[in-house]
Amino acid sequence: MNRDCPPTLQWIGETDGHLRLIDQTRLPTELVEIDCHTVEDVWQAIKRLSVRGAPAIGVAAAYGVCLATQAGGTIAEVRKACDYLATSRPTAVNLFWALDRMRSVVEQDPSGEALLNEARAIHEEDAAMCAAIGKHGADILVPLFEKATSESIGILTHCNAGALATGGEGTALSVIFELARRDLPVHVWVDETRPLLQGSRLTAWELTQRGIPCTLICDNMAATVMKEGRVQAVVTGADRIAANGDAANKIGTYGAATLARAHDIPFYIAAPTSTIDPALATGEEIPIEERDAEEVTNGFGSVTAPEGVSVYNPAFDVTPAELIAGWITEERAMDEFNLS
Ligand SMILES: CSC[C@H]1O[C@H](OP(=O)(O)O)[C@H](O)[C@@H]1O
Repeated sequence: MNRDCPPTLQWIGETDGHLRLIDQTRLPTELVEIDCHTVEDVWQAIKRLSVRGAPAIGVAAAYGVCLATQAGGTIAEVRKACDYLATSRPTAVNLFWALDRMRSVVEQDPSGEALLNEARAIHEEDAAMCAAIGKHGADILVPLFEKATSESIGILTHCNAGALATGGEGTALSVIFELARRDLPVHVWVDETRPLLQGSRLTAWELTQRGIPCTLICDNMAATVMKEGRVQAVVTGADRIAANGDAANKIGTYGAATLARAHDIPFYIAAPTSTIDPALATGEEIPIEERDAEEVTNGFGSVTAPEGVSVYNPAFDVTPAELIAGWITEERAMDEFNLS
């Protein structure tokens, strides 16, 4: 984000410190930071999406474990904090990956200092992964600019996979930011991403903060935008990638991938290796979070449906590997998914 924007999340102080994070439910109208002083505060912040995005959820949970060591927390209480934070949201594997790292530290050195060092390492590593993803992703998209027939290359994205979703500058948006740094004429088509509008509220905010050309569209406009030739690639984040490359991401991503295939547009997933879950053979096994009906009927205060209407609100969907042209991680970009 621009210079005067605070980091998505930051630990304030040392072992007696606390977690400070941007409350993403207040964006884009208000930039408000909240302080989490207890494990419960972090759990609530993850649950209500004050902090959200697979990597950011993992980093926040890691710092949340550090809060459990305060006030004389015993090893048992720290283990309990890990188990409790694991119940906040089910789909993003980064949450469980980060908590497993914290659990390993507890068994070796349950001191508050050791846990805070591990949480900080998780945070710093994620920032480095974001930067590497941006470079690998930009590298594979550069040919689009070399053969461009229009003045800019259109890239559609869904939900928010930017700095707000990570401990660094994002995954899908890190690719966009790197293209912009290389002075390549990129234009981003931003799916608003109902029902929680991470695209219109967060992605459009991040892009305009940086002065990157973008156009906000309703999710149901993506087909026409593609048909009109305005999109040359689709890049999204992911919340969990199974061993065969199937990727879970925000609800609507599977639709975007299907539309991309129908218009012969390459669809890419950008995610750190901490989002890969080798224990799951296919995307069929990825747990899909279902959220409250009110997010659909009264999202952000606007009543959008009659009282009592039945609602289905899956927060994620799974894009099968056969629809994915490439997977961009901090290690490399690959057009055939493999775990090695
Ligand atoms: C960089 S991962 C971002 C990923 O997380 C989002 O879900 P949510 O906003 O519910 O946390 C969405 O799936 C993004 O692609």
